[in-house]
Amino acid sequence: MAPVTNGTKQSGQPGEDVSIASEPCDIDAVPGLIADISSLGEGLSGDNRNKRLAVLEKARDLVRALETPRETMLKHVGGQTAAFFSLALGNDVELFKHLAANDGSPKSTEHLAAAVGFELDLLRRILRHLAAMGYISQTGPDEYKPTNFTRAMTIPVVASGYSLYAYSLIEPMIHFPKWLKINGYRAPRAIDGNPQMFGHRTDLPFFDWLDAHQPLASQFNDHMGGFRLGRPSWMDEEVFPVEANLLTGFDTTKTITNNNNRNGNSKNNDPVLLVDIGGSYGHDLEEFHRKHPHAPGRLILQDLPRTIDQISQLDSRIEAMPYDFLTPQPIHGARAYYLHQILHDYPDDRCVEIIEQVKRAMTPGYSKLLINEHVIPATGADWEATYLDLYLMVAFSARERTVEDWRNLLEKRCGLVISRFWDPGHGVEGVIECELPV
Ligand SMILES: C[S@@+](CC[C@H](N)C(=O)[O-])C[C@H]1O[C@@H](n2cnc3c(N)ncnc32)[C@H](O)[C@@H]1O
Repeated sequence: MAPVTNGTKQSGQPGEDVSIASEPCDIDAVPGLIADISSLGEGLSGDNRNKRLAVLEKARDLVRALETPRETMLKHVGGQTAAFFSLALGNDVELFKHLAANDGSPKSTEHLAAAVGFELDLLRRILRHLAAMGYISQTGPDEYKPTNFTRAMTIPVVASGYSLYAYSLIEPMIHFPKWLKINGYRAPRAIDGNPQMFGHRTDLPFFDWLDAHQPLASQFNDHMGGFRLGRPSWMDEEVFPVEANLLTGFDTTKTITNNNNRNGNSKNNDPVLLVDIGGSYGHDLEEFHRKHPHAPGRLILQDLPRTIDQISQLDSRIEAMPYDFLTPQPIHGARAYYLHQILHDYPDDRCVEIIEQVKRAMTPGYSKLLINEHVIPATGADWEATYLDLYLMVAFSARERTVEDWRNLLEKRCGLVISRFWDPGHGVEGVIECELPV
């Protein structure tokens, strides 16, 4: 039977009705969504994050309702993947810096091809697709200027995500179906032989593999900076009340035991307010000091020596200390120990080992453990948490956790008391405030 293109029924295989694939997914919802967007968007400004996100969610619903399954499929498998790799490639050769030069004035393809050392035909086809997807603006035949998005691609914390995913995470994800088939379609739970190791044909855990493939390790740290950009952070009043829950009760006379640190304050026993364990380049502590400049006490940044050694600039209030969180915690009796995006990189057994080291350093009734991570709700999970959950599964055999997962790990397995879940919603990481039982 010949396919009918204009009628109610179209055929793929003989006898198969594929008309659903070429009709909008939910045309009846469109007028209501347009009305919602128009009313929600009234008085919208860029700095009202929650309102902007509410409009964006409706706008995404609108696109999904208008698109046909065929269009959605082609966008996923072709349009977005080709754009994603074009953006990663462009970042490799600083294409977006050249495009944004001279205040983003229009540039010819020929000029850009010479600047990045590409064959003209190659770059022409890449730019054409990026323009077709709306990521750069075409100003004439073979002439382009950046959008605000591509201007932002000149900032390492934005651009590095493309290189990181393209060159370190996509390959394990591509081989994940094969891993699952071999392993009986069960989620990975062990670190050894996990999908990342399978995909990269390596025995190295993800962070070691990154380290052996520079600049990917640096790009990872940059991406950590980009991930948090523009989101409320744990020390904002709307997430965790720092004054009431951390500064109040800080004992400015309490001496602590200490080890050497990079700033040379060895044997400094002055009271410590906050220890950021696995704190990367120190962006959380720098933000904390910026937002709470009068907070008393020492701020200590801990990470592996290879990360601490890469820090080129650090606020002088922050003390950098090389430390492996699987070994005894050298700072005892701090007001708070802080773990941001650490536990979600590990299966429960390894998390227990990490937490045990913190527990031994905590003072009962005084020290807090602040875990800054997603708490996935039972319904309405945000895609920023769910995509990460799947990549964590592939890279580390790890996960984003629900309230139940956290209670199981922290209370049942580690014997901590969860004082409170501080959950800002909208897919933003919350704070799980824990103490030792007294
Ligand atoms: C996902 S990043 C999180 C970084 C930072 N807390 C943030 O949220 O931006 C994980 C960090 O843990 C560090 N790390 C990994 N293994 C570690 C270990 N055994 N001891 C200390 N830090 C470690 C990595 O170097 C990296 O900076």
